[in-house]
Amino acid sequence: METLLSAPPLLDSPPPAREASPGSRQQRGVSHPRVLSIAGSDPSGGAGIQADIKAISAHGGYAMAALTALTAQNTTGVHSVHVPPVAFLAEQLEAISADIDIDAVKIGMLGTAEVMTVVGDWLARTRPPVVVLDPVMVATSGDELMAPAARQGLLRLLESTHLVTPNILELAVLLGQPQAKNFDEALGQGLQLAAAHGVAVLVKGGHLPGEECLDALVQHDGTVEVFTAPRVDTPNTHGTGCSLSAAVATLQAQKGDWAVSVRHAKSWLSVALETAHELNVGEGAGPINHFHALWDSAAPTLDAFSQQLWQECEVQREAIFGLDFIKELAAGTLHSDHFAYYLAQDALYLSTYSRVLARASALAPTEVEQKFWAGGAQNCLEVELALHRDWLSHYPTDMRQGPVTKHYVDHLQGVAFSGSYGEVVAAVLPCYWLYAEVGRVLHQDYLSFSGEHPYGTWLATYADDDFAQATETAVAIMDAAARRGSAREREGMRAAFAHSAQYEVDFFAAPHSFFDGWAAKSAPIGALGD
Ligand SMILES: Nc1ncnc2c1ncn2[C@@H]1O[C@H](COP(=O)(O)OP(=O)(O)O)[C@@H](O)[C@H]1O
Ligand SMILES: Cc1ncc(COP(=O)(O)O)c(N)n1
Repeated sequence: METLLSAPPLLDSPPPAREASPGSRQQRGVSHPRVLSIAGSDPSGGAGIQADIKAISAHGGYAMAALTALTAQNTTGVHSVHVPPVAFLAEQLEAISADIDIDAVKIGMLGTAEVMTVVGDWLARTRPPVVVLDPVMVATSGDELMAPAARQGLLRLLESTHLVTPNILELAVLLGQPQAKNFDEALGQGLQLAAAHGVAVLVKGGHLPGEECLDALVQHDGTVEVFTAPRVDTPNTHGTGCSLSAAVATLQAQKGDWAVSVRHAKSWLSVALETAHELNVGEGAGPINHFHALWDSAAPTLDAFSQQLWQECEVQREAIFGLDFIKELAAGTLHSDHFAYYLAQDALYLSTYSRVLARASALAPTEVEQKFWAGGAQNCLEVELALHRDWLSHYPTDMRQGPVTKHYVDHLQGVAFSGSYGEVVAAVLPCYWLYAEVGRVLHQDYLSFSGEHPYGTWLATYADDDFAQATETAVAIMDAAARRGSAREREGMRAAFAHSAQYEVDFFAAPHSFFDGWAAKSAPIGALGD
């Protein structure tokens, strides 16, 4: 009999990564995907198919469930497990796929090798466009939910899986290695598993100690994306793994991007953990609050607030790309005086912007966010300003503060002085977000530019991955602040964001306005005023 930790054979050469079948719904994206959970039942409702159905529904999916096993369990432990005849599972699966187009499958507790064979055969025949496998082995309570001998069956199932979501114990068992002692070791194991089986791996670090709960999405080609969330101080973690994987499967069918799906699911899970105590279920590890967004209908869900603000600043985004400054910068025809003016104003702006980021750091509710903003403030001074000064040494120019710069920094400082944390975050965000968008587009244009470009080295640094990542974090922080805040605070955030977005347009327009003569025009400062 195999023990849990004996070594599985690694494949000699990695199989090709699995792709969704052509023209599949995964590629098109469906708003209400039909998601099938193949898992065990938890009658206390926190884990297994019950958790999956809630997680799928909470994300707008149509949930279906085929039962592999029935457990008698509650929040304190698993009392017994009953596995119905596998022929009956095969019938359930057949009944569903004969009638219904399945957009995604989430697989949870399978229990025995026979169950795995039935599921593997069915997957090989039906080839659903999204398959997420949560390799359930042990419940939160410590009770075993998989026969040790079934591990080989699990490895074979990886052949039909797009994403596998092991916790650190499950990852070690799948590889036949000792359990990782820290996140770096777990990441190394995730890379091995992904490469050996040509599958994407979501390494979950929830069981490792630390203030942060780290997860990493590891692709079979070695690409890694790390996701982090503050550890919620709660005993109510029953069903976190089930719920996360079911949410990711649903989101993947909607969005067609694993990293986006994991980010959304993790952010949803954090609030479900934070509000789990409101449910008051059981004496042990209670369930998470799957429907927190539905039940608190006044609060925006996930990224709804940032998406709304992004749409609301469409006029400003279009205006930026229509400006002579941006068009000429992209084409390489921008006059060096205009470029120098922009650099000088940006340098002046950044030194105040850094102070406002430091204010966000001072107001931040968690150490992680405090560090994030402090890092941004430092980066502004050390990296960005140094870069500007270096460029400015080649383009001497007037270093006096221009009118747009003055209005923009006055606005930021006003919010920093009297605004809430959410308002300060919303005020500083357009500088990240619109700059990242401009950078992305200009960098793309630059890559297709043939010949010598006078601003080539500047544009080459424009689309910086770290900056794009920081922008995503800043957006997520704003969404979290919006969810926590009152409707009144969200109005303040919306106004702060809108003013800054308009000043971004004016800022890019300022060099031409300056050289064309301010006096000849009506003052081109923010249409919204400040
Ligand atoms: N206390 C917590 N606070 C925030 N996130 C958590 C907490 N515990 C677990 N998570 C997250 O829940 C998910 C499940 O992780 P984990 O507990 O490692 O797996 P499993 O539930 O399968 O044992 C991961 O995204 C992990 O980061
Ligand atoms: C039927 C069933 N499936 C899975 C789990 C694991 O869930 P968790 O590890 O999150 O408690 C469980 N306890 N019961």
